[in-house]
Amino acid sequence: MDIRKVDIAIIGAGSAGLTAYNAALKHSDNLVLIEGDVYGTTCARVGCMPSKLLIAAADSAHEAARSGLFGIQVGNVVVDGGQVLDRVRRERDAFVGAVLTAMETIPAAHKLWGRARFLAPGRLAVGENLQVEAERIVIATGSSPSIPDMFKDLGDRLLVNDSLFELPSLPASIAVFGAGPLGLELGQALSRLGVRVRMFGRGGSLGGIADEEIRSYAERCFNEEFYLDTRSEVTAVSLTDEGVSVTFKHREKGQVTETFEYVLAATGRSPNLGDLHLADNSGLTLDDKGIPVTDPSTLQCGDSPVFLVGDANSHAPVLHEAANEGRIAGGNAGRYPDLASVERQVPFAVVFSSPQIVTVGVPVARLSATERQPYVTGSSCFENQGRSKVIGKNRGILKVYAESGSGIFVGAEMFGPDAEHIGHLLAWAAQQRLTVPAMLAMPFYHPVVEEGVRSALKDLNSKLKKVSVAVNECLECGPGA
Ligand SMILES: Cc1cc2nc3c(=O)[nH]c(=O)nc-3n(C[C@H](O)[C@H](O)[C@H](O)COP(=O)(O)OP(=O)(O)OC[C@H]3O[C@@H](n4cnc5c(N)ncnc54)[C@H](O)[C@@H]3O)c2cc1C
Ligand SMILES: NC(=O)c1ccc[n+]([C@@H]2O[C@H](COP(=O)([O-])OP(=O)(O)OC[C@H]3O[C@@H](n4cnc5c(N)ncnc54)[C@H](O)[C@@H]3O)[C@@H](O)[C@H]2O)c1
Repeated sequence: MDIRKVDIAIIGAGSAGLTAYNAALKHSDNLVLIEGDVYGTTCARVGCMPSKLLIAAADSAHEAARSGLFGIQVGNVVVDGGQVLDRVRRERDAFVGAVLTAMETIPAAHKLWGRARFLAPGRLAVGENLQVEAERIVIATGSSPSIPDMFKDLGDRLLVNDSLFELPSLPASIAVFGAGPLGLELGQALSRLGVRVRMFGRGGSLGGIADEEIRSYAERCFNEEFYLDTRSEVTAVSLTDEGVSVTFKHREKGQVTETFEYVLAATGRSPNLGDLHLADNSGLTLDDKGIPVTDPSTLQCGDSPVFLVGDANSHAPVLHEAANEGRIAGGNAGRYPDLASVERQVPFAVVFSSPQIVTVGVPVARLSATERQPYVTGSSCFENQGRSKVIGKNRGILKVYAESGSGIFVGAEMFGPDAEHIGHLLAWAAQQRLTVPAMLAMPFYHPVVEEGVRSALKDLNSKLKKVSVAVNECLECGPGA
């Protein structure tokens, strides 16, 4: 058994591990980046990028199909499923290729290939023939799909995000389980590409939307395109000669059994910590889910020289947070025991459904009535919003939140047009701790969707000042603002 002694070992060469490596490299040249599978990152290979490529194709089909709204007839829209997936893979491979090229710039001495596990605090096995003794360790092992037991006999009729993009062509039908970001994005895209989709959710949750009014509005909108039940009752799922039969309580028809070519499990992801032998060998304190207790401002696990980042800690399983956490932890692993405590960015998530869903900052709608007292809510609806009507995307609701005394803007939830861009403006304003009057003093061009943000902020401002303003009849603004 070979033994390698290093200052820092980083487990996992995904987005979080790579930024941790770059940050740690500023402090030590005696470090290793350990990867147990293929290089390329989840984001580029099977996550953010291929999913957005599929959505881009779906949006294109949808725009062509709805062009009649503008008096433009394009005839029958034909989707070539093989070509759609070919483009997804081709472009995806280019993104992966860029990561692989970046990997080549990392010296061979810094790269180890093999699955890592703890043998003792500060000691790792990598594969079967190597031990690494590391003064400090960053765990950046990502997450994997959680598959409910009821799908265990479905064989290759069960898809997850990893396998979906490898299909030779689009399926005729698919039952999507889970109405989180993943299920919504992929399910709606498949539906817009002509696949018969039924989506089965659980417990009323939908794309992480906390506000009940926005959630039920969104559920109604999605149901205009495909069957979605966020409180589904599925009683049986079984493999048949034709595919997979699903027995469920249909909202209108009662109990029905339908057959689908595939099932897509979009039922959440679990941290990849199971292989690491944390409970027995790491000496770390674990929470009730087996995840090391971690300080979000330093990413340190307890008072140990171990740091936990990215999807592996479940804190904020999105790309920019994985990269942020890698940076914080890599730097701290480098300067241990002198840790830097970093104020985290404002929470921010986008679901690339259509309309998109955005959540920013304090999840006020998730708070209890008592906890909610210090906050004030303003809202606007996009159905009569000028620019949204012009482009035929006048669906959606925005809610904005502020602290009642200070008037500081603390967050928002939106289901509506251009939400990915509006979400950024709102996230930046929340992180800057701008007050609502300061936000209203910013320029708003006309006619733009952002005028809908101004309407919500005006509503919020009037509630902060406890005066009533007819925000939708604002005569100072342009028509439809
Ligand atoms: C379908 C889908 C769409 C998504 N879309 C978006 C999006 O639009 N926007 C967004 O912000 N986020 C999105 N995400 C989430 C985003 O992809 C993740 O938050 C991010 O990729 C996590 O990065 P990571 O470094 O933590 O994990 P990963 O990139 O998964 O890296 C973990 C690495 O650790 C390795 N590893 C695991 N265990 C071991 C071990 N024992 N030894 C050695 N190596 C090990 C793995 O092989 C892997 O390479 C999406 C996710 C999915 C699944
Ligand atoms: N745009 C984005 O940022 C984006 C897009 C896709 C995925 N992601 C990330 O990928 C990860 C996985 O996404 P996700 O949507 O799978 O996770 P999720 O945990 O957000 O949602 C999973 C949903 O599945 C439901 N569910 C669980 N078991 C079920 C069952 N048996 N039947 C029906 N529903 C069931 C849950 O109640 C939940 O609503 C998340 O961390 C997410 O942040 C992000």
